[in-house]
Amino acid sequence: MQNINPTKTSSWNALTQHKNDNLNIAELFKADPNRFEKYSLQFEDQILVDYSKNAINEKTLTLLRQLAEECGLKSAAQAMFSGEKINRTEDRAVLHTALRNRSNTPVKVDGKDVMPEVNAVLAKMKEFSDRVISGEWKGYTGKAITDVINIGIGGSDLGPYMVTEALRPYKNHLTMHFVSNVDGTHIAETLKDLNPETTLVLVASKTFTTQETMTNAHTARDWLLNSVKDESAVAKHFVALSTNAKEVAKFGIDTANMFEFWDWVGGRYSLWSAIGLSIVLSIGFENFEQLLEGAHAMDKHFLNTPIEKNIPATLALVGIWNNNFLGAESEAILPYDQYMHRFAAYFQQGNMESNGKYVGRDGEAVSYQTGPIIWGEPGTNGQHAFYQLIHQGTKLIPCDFIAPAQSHNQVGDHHSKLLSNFFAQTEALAFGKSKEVVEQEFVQAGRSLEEVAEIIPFKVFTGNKPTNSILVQKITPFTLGALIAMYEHKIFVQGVIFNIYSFDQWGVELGKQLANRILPELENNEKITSHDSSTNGLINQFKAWR
Ligand SMILES: O=P(O)(O)OC[C@H]1O[C@@H](O)[C@H](O)[C@@H](O)[C@@H]1O
Repeated sequence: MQNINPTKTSSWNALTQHKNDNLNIAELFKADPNRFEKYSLQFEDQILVDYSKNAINEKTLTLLRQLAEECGLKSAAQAMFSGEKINRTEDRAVLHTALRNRSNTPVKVDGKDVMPEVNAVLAKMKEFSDRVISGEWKGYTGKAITDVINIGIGGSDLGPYMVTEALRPYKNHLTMHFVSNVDGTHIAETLKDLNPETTLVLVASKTFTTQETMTNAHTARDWLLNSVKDESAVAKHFVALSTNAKEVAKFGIDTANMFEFWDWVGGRYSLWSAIGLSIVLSIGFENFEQLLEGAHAMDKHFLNTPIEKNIPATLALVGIWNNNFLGAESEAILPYDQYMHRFAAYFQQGNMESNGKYVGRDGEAVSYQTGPIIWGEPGTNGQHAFYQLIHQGTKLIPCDFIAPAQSHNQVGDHHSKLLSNFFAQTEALAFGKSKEVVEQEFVQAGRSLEEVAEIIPFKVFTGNKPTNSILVQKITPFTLGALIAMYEHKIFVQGVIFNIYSFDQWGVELGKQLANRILPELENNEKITSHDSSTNGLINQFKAWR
């Protein structure tokens, strides 16, 4: 990938000037009755992306598209899809798109087509999951599996957990559990109510060396062996999802029970790989295939659609406008769908681990903002908690509102109520409430303006808060796959423009290194003096209190 400092492009300069036009969303709507038609896009008649409630006009979009071109977006996308080693600092290709390449066209890494291996692992996942779901796969004492625990963390947890929750309406009789935290409480609480004879454990770890995952996996193994007291039981109750066959064998899992993936799959992009086995076990292989189909359809859209109609690219560019020119520091993802309650957490890793970088592709510190802080919760809960600050705080927080038109649970008028909130919030954020309207409301309520003068300022909403509305016909495996891929590509586009390496994560290493140094210091009762005074003080107090 090229090394292009975005701030040195003519479009960046022009955008900096253009910022002084101080666009106002309400005024933009007043001036153009066709704004919605102009600034909304549809995907396969199933997803509507309305980005009209942003402070943008034709000039903004033209300049942003020019920026993408000047930063080499097209060739960067080609490079990723064709298996070039765009993850330079780890010398790896980035091919989560090959995992869902339903067209099965060859994708080469170092001259070798990866598709036969991808298809072979998918076939193995199908065969295994069919046997577990049907009850043909028996545990050590001959009983069918009732519960599945996925032990993993980060990308080996967040994706599978988010998707199995989002697709709960499609799930079968197996009960899924996800254990990630090394805090013993997580595994202890999970194992408490489970029967080892009917439990299957998936140890999900790309590297198979992650401290949290290996610790939890050993605890689960001890739990099984305490109950059945025969090492050979492990083969019936443990499988591994990993790239590291050597470590899997060392742990004692037969490599026949290993579902493989490859170093060109980033952890936070791995739910499409063997890491998705918990998804397959939860909703069946055909539904998992639909998830892959949806993502593949979005991949094709991203790769082949001109930038003017390209959904991930458009979301990325509008995001850059808010982040780099209007000064927003964070972005909220707000699903109006209870099943999608982990969607924001999933893209917190997806985005922040990808684009939370301060070194550019030239090895120098950048002089501009890179990835935003991502946060969010399901919508109406958020309304009664943190929306106050979005509406009336001093920070600019662009929000993505996501909602399905059809609910999986048609309970009374719940869905109309939910969606009325979804529509109302973006309207309120964009248009606000002026002083005049506040006064009018008081007058209509029979109050005199003198009497209420003091409280009027507190009731004014300035509006002009940017939002995207993403309306999905229904959350199905296909549309969910497309939505996830849409955000993945948005992150990719932003990383290209930020001129950073989006697919490494060196920033997580230092903490791990120091924890490994501290761990042996906690194993005795000696006073610690090897750190700064704060760290020494904390460790010593911990030792005194434990
Ligand atoms: O799958 P593994 O190797 O256990 O890694 C889990 C997570 O480990 C973290 O350290 C990485 O930052 C994540 O990207 C990764 O997903």
